[in-house]
Amino acid sequence: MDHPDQLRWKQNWRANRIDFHLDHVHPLLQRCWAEVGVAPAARVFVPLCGKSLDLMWLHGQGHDIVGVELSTVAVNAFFRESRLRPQRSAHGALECWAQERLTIHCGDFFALRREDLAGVSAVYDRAALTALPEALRPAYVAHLRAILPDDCRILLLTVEDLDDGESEADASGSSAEVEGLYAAHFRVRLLHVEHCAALLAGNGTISEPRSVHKAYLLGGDESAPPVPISD
Ligand SMILES: C[S@@+](CC[C@H](N)C(=O)[O-])C[C@H]1O[C@@H](n2cnc3c(N)ncnc32)[C@H](O)[C@@H]1O
Repeated sequence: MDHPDQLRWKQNWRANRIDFHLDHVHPLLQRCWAEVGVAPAARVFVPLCGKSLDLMWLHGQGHDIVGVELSTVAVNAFFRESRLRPQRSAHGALECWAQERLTIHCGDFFALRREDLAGVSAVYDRAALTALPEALRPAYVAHLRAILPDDCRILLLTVEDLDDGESEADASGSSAEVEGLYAAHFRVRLLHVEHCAALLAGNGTISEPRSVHKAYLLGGDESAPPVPISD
């Protein structure tokens, strides 16, 4: 039986309540992807992918894409709007929709297995971790670690709200939540901080004025030089 949170996501898709969806590629993906440092032909996993245009952008960089998304409405819309005609097949507890180098497993992220992500070198997470209730996030990170190949890197984009009385400068470091969730499994490096409220303007999706956009690189080469932080 579906978790109440999963039912809510499915209902949101059916009712087209998808304010998180952007009608453009995420600017921090375009800005930071090169710093992840994976080969153009690398396989990239996009958890909780919705019908994000970021999938096609990554595909256009030459990557082989594998996503997972709970809602059939979202997966169907992604392929239809991308003018692709995927093959559908049963895949354990999931349904696999695939065309050439693009595969989306339709179903619950927690049903994905390690063999489904064989060959993946990088993960792109925008609003996946944060889409889950706080209580489920440690389980999300533990499952991600369990199913990813060992040397995988993650580009994690977050939007972090400023607390009352907290200045933008105070919120310029790595968040305690990100450190707490990932540091036991991955090296955590903050790549970029953006204090621009209008970063995601477009299609009605505008970030809160009292929030900060951050890009983290998780995992990767210990000896790599630190990347300068800028706004
Ligand atoms: C905030 S949206 C982000 C979508 C996409 N990453 C983007 O940037 O547009 C979160 C997505 O996760 C999906 N989702 C929620 N729980 C899930 C789960 N347990 N397994 C797979 N997908 C899930 C929802 O249906 C929704 O499309």
